[in-house]
Amino acid sequence: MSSKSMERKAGRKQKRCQNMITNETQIQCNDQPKQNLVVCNAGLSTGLKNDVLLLEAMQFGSVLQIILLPGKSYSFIKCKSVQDSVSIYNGMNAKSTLGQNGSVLYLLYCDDVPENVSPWDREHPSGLIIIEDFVTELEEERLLKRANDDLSASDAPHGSMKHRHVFHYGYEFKYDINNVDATRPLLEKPIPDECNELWPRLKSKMPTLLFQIPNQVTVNKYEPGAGIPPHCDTHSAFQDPIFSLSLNAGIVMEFRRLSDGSHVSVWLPRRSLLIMSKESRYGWTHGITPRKTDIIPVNDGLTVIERKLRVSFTFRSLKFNGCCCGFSALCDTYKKSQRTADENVEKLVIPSELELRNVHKVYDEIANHFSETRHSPWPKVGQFIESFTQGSILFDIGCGNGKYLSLNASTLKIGCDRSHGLLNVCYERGFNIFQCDCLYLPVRSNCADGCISIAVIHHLVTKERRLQAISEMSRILVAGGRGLIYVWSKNQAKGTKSSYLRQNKRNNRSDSDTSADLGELKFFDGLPIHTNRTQFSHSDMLVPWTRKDESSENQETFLRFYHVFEEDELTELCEKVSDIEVIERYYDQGNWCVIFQKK
Ligand SMILES: O=C(O)CCC(=O)C(=O)O
Ligand SMILES: [Fe+2]
Repeated sequence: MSSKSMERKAGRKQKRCQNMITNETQIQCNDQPKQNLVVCNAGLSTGLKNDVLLLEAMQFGSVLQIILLPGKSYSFIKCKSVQDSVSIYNGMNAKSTLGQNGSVLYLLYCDDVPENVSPWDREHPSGLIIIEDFVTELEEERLLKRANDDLSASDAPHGSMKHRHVFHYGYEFKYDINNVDATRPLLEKPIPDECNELWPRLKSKMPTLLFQIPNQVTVNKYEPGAGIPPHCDTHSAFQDPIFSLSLNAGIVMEFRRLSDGSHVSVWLPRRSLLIMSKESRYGWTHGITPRKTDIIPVNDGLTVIERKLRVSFTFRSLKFNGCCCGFSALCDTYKKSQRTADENVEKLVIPSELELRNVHKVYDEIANHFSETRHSPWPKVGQFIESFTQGSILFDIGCGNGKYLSLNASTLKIGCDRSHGLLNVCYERGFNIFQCDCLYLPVRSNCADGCISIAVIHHLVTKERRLQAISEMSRILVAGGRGLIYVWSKNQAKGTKSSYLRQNKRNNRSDSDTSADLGELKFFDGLPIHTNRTQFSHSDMLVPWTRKDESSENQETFLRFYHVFEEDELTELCEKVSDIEVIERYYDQGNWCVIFQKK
């Protein structure tokens, strides 16, 4: 090919690349000098490395940042000035041979560089902590020797997967059932003494972290190219937190949250300790993608590194009484409790999903605003709480912002709720609280003198689930113990109009529930949307909650699921629970209420 036709061919290629860059990044590039440069034919997908491009460009001018985008065959150079950019252009365009298989690079000028959209820039999952240089090189060497000796001495009793070898101390983790057999400790394979010094060290580095000294260790040895599929360590098997020590090499770990598809890449440096606590332990999966290289962040950009053999020590403590984390999407205990509740239920929607979306998520979102509108205890609920004698143990199941937890100071009151947001409000007020679902109370049977469930079970989607919530209240009560339940009544106009209806003043815009104007019924996912401050037209409805931003005109509407009760419905439900007896029933301000006693 003549040099002229080669030039023409290169020109066509450049043009195609220029169009692709503009299409994909909305960044205009051409040959008019500007502060930044785009390299048309070399990027992460062609194997270009951040540091290699940086070193080359720095020979000609000052560079602020190299931007390599995952999966792209082009890259950007952010220069210090137009002058730098011009001299880099002149030094590299059609000269530098960093292209694929040594081909020359083509550069263009551009105004902007892309926002770094890589998963590196995203916030780490909440509760995830990395302590760098957690062990010394000497300790690393001793741990590696110990792991190697034990791995090679074992005739792979714990199996080894493709390019990943595992060994367990303390208890065997069984991959077929994703659990440990807590009745069979590995007496002949105790936790290595080399690990003893880690825990006092962790305590002194992180005095506020709550943890138990691990009694189970899994050693994973990854050949370069090996990975571990995304998973969440079985909730009911292990406590929070879980630790992982990276030895011999660092690795990129991928964290994913199913609920919203979030994905975050986290670099675990060699000799660092990863702590997965709280949400990062329960609400995210973690995994290592099988591949031979990792893209990692350096100097505000990305680069590619070769993977090396990595050995990790994962430390965990066994858990015995099920899990009550509140992160239902990945929680085996929660799923088991749902299965029991739903066994015979025919349903159009998965109830737990509907509750997750239209109850739990909404309360988490509106927690602070909701709490501001819930100050004064209802007098009759107050009377019930005050009726207990000194030293009684009372549970408020679905305690919300805790407005009943400050009554009757002579009793012990414990609140629980599903909503993190509302529990935070309680926590700030100094109440005794824990997180759980009312379908599965992590509380011993026969231990409470009283319990209340105020405006809670009308958020459960099926009759069976409402029944199970009442059964759980009954289960934790001592014989003779009393329970009080409030649920919204379908009929809001019984006797005097409830305050809910009375608040229907069209001009009363300060109240958050007064959002919808009267109009024809709308539906969302097949469920009718209620018009606030009017009578309920259906038993199962979505009730809007409107949050108006004080500082702006923005208003956001959230839909909460409600099953509103007919007159005798709550009593009949309670009568299905064999060991309780309804001792009082009444209507109070738009609610049906029942007091029952355990036989
Ligand atoms: O290699 C690691 O750091 C993680 C291992 C892991 O997640 C596990 O064994 O459950
Ligand atoms: Fe894991």
